[in-house]
Amino acid sequence: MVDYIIDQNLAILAVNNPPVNALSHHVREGLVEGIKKANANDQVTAIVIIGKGKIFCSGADIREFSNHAAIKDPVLTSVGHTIENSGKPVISAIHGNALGGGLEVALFCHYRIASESARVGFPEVLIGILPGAEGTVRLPRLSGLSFAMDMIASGKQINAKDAFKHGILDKVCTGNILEEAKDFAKKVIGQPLDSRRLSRINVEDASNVDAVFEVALAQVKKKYKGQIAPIYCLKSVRNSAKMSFDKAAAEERRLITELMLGYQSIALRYSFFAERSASKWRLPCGASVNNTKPSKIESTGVIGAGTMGSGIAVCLIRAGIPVILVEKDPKMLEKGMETISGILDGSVKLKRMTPGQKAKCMEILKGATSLDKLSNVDLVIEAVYENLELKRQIFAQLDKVCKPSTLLCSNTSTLDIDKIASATNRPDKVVGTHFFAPAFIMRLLENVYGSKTSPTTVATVMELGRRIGKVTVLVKTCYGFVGNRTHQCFGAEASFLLEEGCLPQDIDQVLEEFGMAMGPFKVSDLSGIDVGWRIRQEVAKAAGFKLTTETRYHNGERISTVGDSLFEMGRYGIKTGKGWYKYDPTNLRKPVPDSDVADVILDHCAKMGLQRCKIPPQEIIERCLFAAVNECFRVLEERVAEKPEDIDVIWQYGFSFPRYAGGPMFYASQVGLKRVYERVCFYHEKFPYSSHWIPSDLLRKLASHSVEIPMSQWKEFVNGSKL
Ligand SMILES: CC(C)(COP(=O)(O)OP(=O)(O)OC[C@H]1O[C@@H](n2cnc3c(N)ncnc32)[C@H](O)[C@@H]1OP(=O)(O)O)[C@@H](O)C(=O)NCCC(=O)NCCSC(=O)/C=C/CCCCCCCCCCCCC(=O)O
Repeated sequence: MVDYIIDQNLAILAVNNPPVNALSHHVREGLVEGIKKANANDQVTAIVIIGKGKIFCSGADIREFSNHAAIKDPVLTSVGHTIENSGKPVISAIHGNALGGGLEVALFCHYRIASESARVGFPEVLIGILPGAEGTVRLPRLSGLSFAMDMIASGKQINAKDAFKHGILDKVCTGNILEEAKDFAKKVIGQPLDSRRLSRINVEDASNVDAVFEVALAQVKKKYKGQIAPIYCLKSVRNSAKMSFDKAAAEERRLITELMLGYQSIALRYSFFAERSASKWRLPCGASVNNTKPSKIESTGVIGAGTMGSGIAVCLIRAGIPVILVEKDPKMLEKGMETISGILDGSVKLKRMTPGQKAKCMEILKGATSLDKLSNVDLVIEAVYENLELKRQIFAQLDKVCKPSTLLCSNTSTLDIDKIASATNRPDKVVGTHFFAPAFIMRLLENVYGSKTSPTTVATVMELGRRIGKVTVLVKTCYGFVGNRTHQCFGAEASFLLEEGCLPQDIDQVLEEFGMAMGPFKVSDLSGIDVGWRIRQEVAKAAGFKLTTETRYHNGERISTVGDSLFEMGRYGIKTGKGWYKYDPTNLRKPVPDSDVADVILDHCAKMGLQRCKIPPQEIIERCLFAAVNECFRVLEERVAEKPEDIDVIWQYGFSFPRYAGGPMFYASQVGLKRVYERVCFYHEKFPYSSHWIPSDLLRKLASHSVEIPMSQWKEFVNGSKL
């Protein structure tokens, strides 16, 4: 896994562990053997470490961490000591990325050069650990404390130019990296190495360490609320300035070991692989990412220039995909085009895009007021409001207007794709592409296949998701799909808690302390109480009943209408300055609890004859999360989601479930399925009028085992296959 090549007087050690040159056991062995062999060869005067393939090195092999006690020798630090102690200069030649342990390998070398396009970073914090092969002790010796703290605690990658500026690199190369490394090596042969060994030099700004630490700590606590690893990163860098090199390195090892065994790191490592597994889609017919080719998409149409349509158009044009935006009303169309331009202006302001790039995006955006203009596009995304009849009419018309190969996608957030597809003569080319609002910010794309959607159509929208930079998950059609169907149980319990004793701020606070970025009532104020009201009205209309603020049950199902009372008062959320909270017009980002809302809730309870009592935080968490978890198991049981990881990715990217808690399925696995099942049964008995508490059959089966069944095996229990 490390090729050893002699080139004139140089030994080239080329790491060859596709796809990303992770530092697996054989790579570590290969590096040690290579250095020893080169040192034993009198003809060799210098050593170059380089990566084969697209990158230098992605760092330690994360898969090995699940059993860290079994990590075989040589461990990364002893590989590094062999490199640093080499009597012949060792130069790392970086292209692509040098990440985590990969960058640490470079810091053990005496010199570091990199291609102009290379990026370096310590992303360990993103998997809940720290750079534990002396990265926290070595980097500050090159870059200074403040920069090292920021880089390590944020996990951000920097480009070669910045890395050079901060002393991490000795040279940025414009030519072939191997050739440049050979030239560089020849120049440093014979020069003293001690000053190049980072373990022998001091941290320059050590006397300032406490002040730097306090500033960084305050920032980290605010930015990464609830996360342990960023704080440990800072502490470890602080040690580098307060202790001898060896003592700081030993302390670093103690800290990484503690982090690695901790719940947050286990969840974050799970999340890393869950996210990657989501793109590996598979249909029940056997078609999969491995055996199905996507069709080419070179032009698209988006129907509806409202918030969703404009956001979706931004996603497409930003990726260089031409869009025709269709809106019947010319004024609305103009407004939509302005919204899009405004969103891109925001990106320019934030330096995420240059004015030239914005202009290019706008060039490939055209407006139209008739569907006829979509006759020639490869794919259409419909984003009109949530009404089945309207969507069926549009799809029937698109079927007539568009060329036969055009894929017809709906951005519906709840409706059955089969019912939309049956309005066309091409149900195989109809698919759901459910974007989350705001579409140009939220990274999730939930693609939804119907009973007749073809594998090629699925492959095409999965590839489209990748192209526009989304985390894309494939699910089967049903009401609300995976995201909204399971999240609805979470939201319903939050509303019931209002009727039983809580105020919005109590629930938000508990769930935010659990790790959600925002509690459900703050989210509701942001997305609009009127939006939720409209959806509930549509659902009631479709079910054939009239929903009013007096409604408590329908078909034996409990309903909470507190939010509808706020709607009737014109409290739509942030947009009206009042919702579940009130907002000072000069600071719309700060929700303030409102005694008027408390009065509305108390009145509602009095009118309905509901008794209120104090509800402990643990019950708030259980009610909201376990109701959702139970529904998630049903979704798995019905094969709406193919695997638990897909559900967790949807919750992380769609509903800001804390990555360091994994997702509802991972969370349930950590709580223990027996316990989850017991609590679901308990709440089912207590709340017989909420069908989301009827225990899932799959959950029951899995909980009945005397030993916990690992998540990877849950699927085997679907359809009674194991019991
Ligand atoms: C940017 C990437 C590298 C590439 O991105 P992309 O091109 O989009 O490709 P991906 O789809 O992401 O990845 C392709 C496949 O590769 C898999 N992959 C990627 N990186 C790794 C990895 N580091 N390990 C294992 N597998 C990896 C990925 O899953 C894909 O596979 P598949 O298709 O899903 O099958 C991007 O991938 C990326 O960002 N990767 C992560 C980079 C990262 O996080 N690096 C840091 C890793 S942690 C580290 O380096 C730590 C170093 C310190 C080691 C200390 C050891 C501690 C041991 C125990 C502690 C106690 C004892 C101490 C003993 C001692 O002294 O050591």
